[in-house]
Amino acid sequence: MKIDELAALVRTIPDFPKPGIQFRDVTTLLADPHGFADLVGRMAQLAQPLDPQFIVGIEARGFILGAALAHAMGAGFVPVRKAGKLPGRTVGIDYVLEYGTDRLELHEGQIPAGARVVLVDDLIATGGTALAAAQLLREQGAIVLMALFAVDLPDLGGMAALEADGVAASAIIAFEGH
Ligand SMILES: O=P(O)(O)OC[C@H]1O[C@H](OP(=O)(O)OP(=O)(O)O)[C@H](O)[C@@H]1O
Ligand SMILES: Nc1ncnc2[nH]cnc12
Repeated sequence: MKIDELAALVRTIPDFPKPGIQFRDVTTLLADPHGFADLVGRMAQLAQPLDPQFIVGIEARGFILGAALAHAMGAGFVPVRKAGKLPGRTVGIDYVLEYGTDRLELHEGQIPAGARVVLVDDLIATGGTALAAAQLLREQGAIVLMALFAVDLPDLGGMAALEADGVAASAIIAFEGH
């Protein structure tokens, strides 16, 4: 599948969740079997040479792609969740959002020191979420080989912020504009 055809499977919903936001909805791509397979195949091509032990997916849509990628590659899958959702003992990190703060958590001990991980989410915008997740993984002693996204919104600078923080970042589809 050509990259333009893949990108066309992502639905854009104006003014969600608030006025002025063009919401890039990957559920339409996931519902297309060829598109889903093509996307995961492209992500696997980028991640496979890095030989990760774990794919770490960020709640919520990062779970879908992260789990599919981990399965395709024969790697383990580990979730990073919003605060209070994981049942076991957790380690976490607070991060700043546009309004207020939020917290991401990981099961304590699930990522051993020295583990080789690829971080996955459906989309990167400002990069705040991915930067926090990468920081949390590094605090556990993990080696964050790459942060990998289905969709990048380059105007919001998230990939550049990750690279500036020393995290290699890649995305399959880019949408200019917000
Ligand atoms: O680069 P950022 O500016 O941090 O934004 C990107 C994050 O926003 C979306 O998640 P959302 O907050 O909508 O949560 P959800 O996946 O649980 O719906 C997306 O799935 C990323 O996780
Ligand atoms: N424009 C957007 N579409 C989908 N998810 C997002 N997360 C942050 N910005 C987003």
